[in-house]
Amino acid sequence: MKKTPSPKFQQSSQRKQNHNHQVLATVNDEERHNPKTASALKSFKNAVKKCAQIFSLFLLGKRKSASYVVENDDRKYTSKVRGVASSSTDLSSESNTKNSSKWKFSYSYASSSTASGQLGIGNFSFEEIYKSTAKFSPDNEIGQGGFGTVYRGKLNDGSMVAVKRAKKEVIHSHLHEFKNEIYTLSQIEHRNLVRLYGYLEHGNEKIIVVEYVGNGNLREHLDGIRGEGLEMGERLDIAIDVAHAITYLHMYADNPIIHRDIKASNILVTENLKAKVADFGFARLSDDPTATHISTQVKGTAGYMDPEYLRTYQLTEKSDVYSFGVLLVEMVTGRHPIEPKRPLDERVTIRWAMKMLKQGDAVFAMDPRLRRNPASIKAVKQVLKLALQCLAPLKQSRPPMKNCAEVLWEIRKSFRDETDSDHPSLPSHHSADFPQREKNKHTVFGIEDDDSYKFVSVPNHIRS
Ligand SMILES: Nc1ncnc2c1ncn2[C@@H]1O[C@H](COP(=O)(O)OP(=O)(O)OP(=O)(O)O)[C@@H](O)[C@H]1O
Repeated sequence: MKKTPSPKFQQSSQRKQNHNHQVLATVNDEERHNPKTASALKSFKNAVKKCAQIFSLFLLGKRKSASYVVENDDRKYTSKVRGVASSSTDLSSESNTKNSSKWKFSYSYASSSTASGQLGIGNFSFEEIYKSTAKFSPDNEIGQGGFGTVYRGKLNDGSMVAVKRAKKEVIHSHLHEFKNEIYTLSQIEHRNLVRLYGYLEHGNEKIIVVEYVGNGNLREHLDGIRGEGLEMGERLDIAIDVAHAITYLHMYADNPIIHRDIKASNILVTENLKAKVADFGFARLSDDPTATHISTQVKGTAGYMDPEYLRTYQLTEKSDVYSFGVLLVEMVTGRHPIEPKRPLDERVTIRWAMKMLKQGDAVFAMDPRLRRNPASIKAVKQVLKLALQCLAPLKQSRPPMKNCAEVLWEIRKSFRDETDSDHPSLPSHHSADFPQREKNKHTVFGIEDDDSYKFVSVPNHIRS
């Protein structure tokens, strides 16, 4: 069981009970997907149940007005119970006073009948974070982005976090909304979304603490600088994970969350090659969260941005669908959205790939790292067809994210069926486009020697 950082939080006993149920629900979900961990999870569940019982007894004796303080030092079990489902919150004050370097959110309940109270959803001290990154040591630097530098952090109990340290010039004119938004985002839990643990201010330092995902980002995998090269089946799994995550954001409560910056470097990869979407909602943090669409500033990354949004400055969920279309093309071609060193007609990857698709030459757009076989070639064509719909110039013509996920399920299903019938000896869950992957590692970047894969000849310029 992966360790996660510890919160100190205040909440009613009922809420705590609810969250213990939430823990169990999450565990059940994981258990379904990963039967190997079932017995470990069973013990975990028992431990959580026990904690809930002890906690209730504790509260009976410790009741203090309308809220309770829980100092929970057992970090192992806390990440899933820290969040408090509250659809309407108003962050009314911050506790980051001169004397305190700890972050804490306070809020009052929107439903007036309940006693308003204070709630801290998590608590890291600056000192703890500073120490966890070995004083922001360059050795712990794992990335650079628009917000600042990202560090790997190891907390006292050994659990890992990613620490995003803002550049000095990051100043938020709407600090209150910024914190409100961070609070909302910290409530969101989905297996394919990188969990946001909290936000910390200390002097000029602004720090966001998020779940650590340890196997690099999708772009690094596509570039071959991480892992062993992604198989077709693995790429389809990742595409589905991403589609699930975005669908969840778009359908989240009453207020859809638009990611605004879907791109391969924002898709983090776990050791088991599951995808987790990072930075959701971050791009809108400095905007007015009450607006129905955001029209003040264009945000996003060149090559992924919806042309309609660029024209109208009106952001909707369909802008994410467009970026997802770019990502799909990236995943099957292996190319970056913009490749300045290519011949002119190939520089914008989506334009080139769609031209190939329309000419019936989709196979030429296929990532040369992918092994060619009938199932993988068919899957590439189908993914490009879906991408074509996502990339429709007008947002009305783009499918909703949920439909994209469904289409991808179908593509994966037929890919698996076809590879299983080609290779009946393989287990059904095997992503079998690289059936002899270990044996043939050296051929990953080209066409297989095996005759059955030789029927497609790929021009040299595509393989380079
Ligand atoms: N939670 C995390 N766990 C592990 N690595 C991370 C995590 N978050 C970010 N990284 C790494 O740090 C890199 C930079 O992340 P960051 O989100 O700051 O920038 P970006 O999304 O790549 O770019 P930009 O902010 O300009 O859009 C990522 O590409 C990823 O490799």
